[in-house]
Parts: sequence; C-alpha cells; structure tokens
Amino acid sequence: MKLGMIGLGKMGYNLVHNLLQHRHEVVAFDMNSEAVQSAAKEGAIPASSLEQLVHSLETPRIVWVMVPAGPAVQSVVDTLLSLLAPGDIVIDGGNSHYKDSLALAEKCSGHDIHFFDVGTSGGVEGANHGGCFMIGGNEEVFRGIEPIFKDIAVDRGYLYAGKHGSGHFLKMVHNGIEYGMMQAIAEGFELLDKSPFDYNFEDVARVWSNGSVIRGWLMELTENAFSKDPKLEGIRGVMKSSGEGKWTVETALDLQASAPVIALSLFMRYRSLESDTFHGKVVAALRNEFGGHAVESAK
Ligand SMILES: O=C(O)[C@H](O)[C@@H](O)[C@H](O)[C@H](O)COP(=O)(O)O
Repeated sequence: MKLGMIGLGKMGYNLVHNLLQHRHEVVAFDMNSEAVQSAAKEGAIPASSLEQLVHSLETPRIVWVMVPAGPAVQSVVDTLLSLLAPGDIVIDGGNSHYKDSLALAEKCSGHDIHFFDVGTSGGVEGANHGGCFMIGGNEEVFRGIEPIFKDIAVDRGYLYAGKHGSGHFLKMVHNGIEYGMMQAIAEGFELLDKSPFDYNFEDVARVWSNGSVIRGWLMELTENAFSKDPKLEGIRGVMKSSGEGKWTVETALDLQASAPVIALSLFMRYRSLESDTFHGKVVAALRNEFGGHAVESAK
C-alpha cells in the first residue's frame, strides 16, 4: 500500500524502514530535512512539506503521524485537516493520551476523515523488525488498512482493540504494567546486591531468562545491560518517565481501580530524581524530636 509518514525520529524512521522492507510505498516528511534525505536513500519518496506529502498520495490517502504526543500531534493533525479530503485516513502512532485521541477522532470525523489511535510498542527494534500495535477506530475502515499492520507487526503482534481511544488506552495500561515489571526486576537485583552472596548478575538474568516463570524480554534486556556493565557502575539510578505511567495511575484513580504496584513504581521514579528529599528531612527531624535519634548534618 502507499502511505505518508510524518515524523522521522527513532520510531518513525524505523517504521519507514520496516514498511519499505515489506514493499509498501512511503512518502516521508520531517522538519529535519537530513532525516528525509536518509529515508529517501532507503527508498522512501521524500516530501519537503506536509502539502507535498499529501499531494503525493492517492485517495483515500493514509497518513501515519509519528511525532511527540501532545501539542505536536494536535498541530500536525490540524494542518492535515486543511489538506486532506473526506474518506482519508489519519493514524496517530505515538504515545498520545487516549482522551486527546478521542478529541482528535471527533475533530476528524467532523471532516469525514477516519482517525486511528495506535499504541506502538517494542521500541526501536520493534519498529524496525516487527513491533506490537494496539489499534482503535472504525473497524470496517481498519480492515482496509490491516495489511499494513500485518506486515510491520511481529507475528500476531497487532490487535484491532475497538472504538476510538481504545488503542491508546491499551498502550497506556501496557506502559503501567511495564513500570511495575521493571521495578520488580530492579528490586530483586537490589536484594541480590545487598545479600551476603556473590552473584554474577548477568548469569542470574540469563538463568531467569531460560525456562523460569519470570523469563521475558525485560529479563533478556537485564542480561544485556549486566553484560556491558556487571554492577551498572557507569550510570546513575535516575529513572525518568514520559507520562504514561502517570496517566495510568490517574486513570486508575478516576475509575477507582486499585493499582498499587504501578502507583508505587511511578513514585519510585519520582523519588529517583532527587538526591535528598524534604519528606526524609521531616521524618529524620521527628525521630530526633521524639526519641533523640541522631540526624545527619546537611553539610
Ligand atoms: O512499549 C514501548 O515500546 C515503550 O513502552 C515505549 O513506548 C515507552 O514510551 C518508552 O520506552 C519510555 O517510557 P517511559 O519514559 O515512560 O519509561
């Protein structure tokens, strides 16, 4: 099939590569003209503007937007709405909030344009060689573009999840689970690190990757990481986050769903951003007040 790709960052660029490998025709655009030139060298049709991208496609046009979630997606879709025609298709493959996707779907439907919210997982490797796609939107229209997902997903790695918003909602919950699983793995290794035993962490991650209940891709990545730096001495334990863990916890609160592991994983990430905490000072001061327990000087 022929489609346009807007946004040639790590994910967009590798999706273009994947699509080209499967003999789809891709018209590629990015604000960064060097990325467009690189995609063209791989076989994509370069576009120097959104207008040119839209005019290089045949109706019904399929345009995949792979730009950072939030204002960037909103602004690209707003521009597309002035260029596309009824019946055309817009796919947001980024990590957008499902409520933003619901609003965009409504806006698009006002122009008779079909919108799909697609949660994309598997990182750069997945985008390049076969990822996981969670798709929300109109089912009948989806069946028309299904061959694209069949080709670029790993085996059985795509799902028509349901109506608008369901794709990005599913990806949000996926990321919440990702936070909890990574935190649990990390806590296990911290226990091993503090234990009286002298474990080789790469070996431990390898044995746990083979046949154990907790095997999986995250454990394989743990083995990779320890193979490069056996005690991870070269990096600091600062755990940043992009927002989906927070959205998962906010949504759990809204729905009164109990998600304590995901919530604590998120708080651990925030905690990791601070070298000292005010709450720690307060507890230390109180212990000192009521029990005369020693405090450590800030200097
Ligand atoms: O499924 C995936 O491929 C990942 O979940 C990915 O989409 C995620 O957004 C980033 O890896 C960072 O997420 P955090 O910055 O929130 O850890």
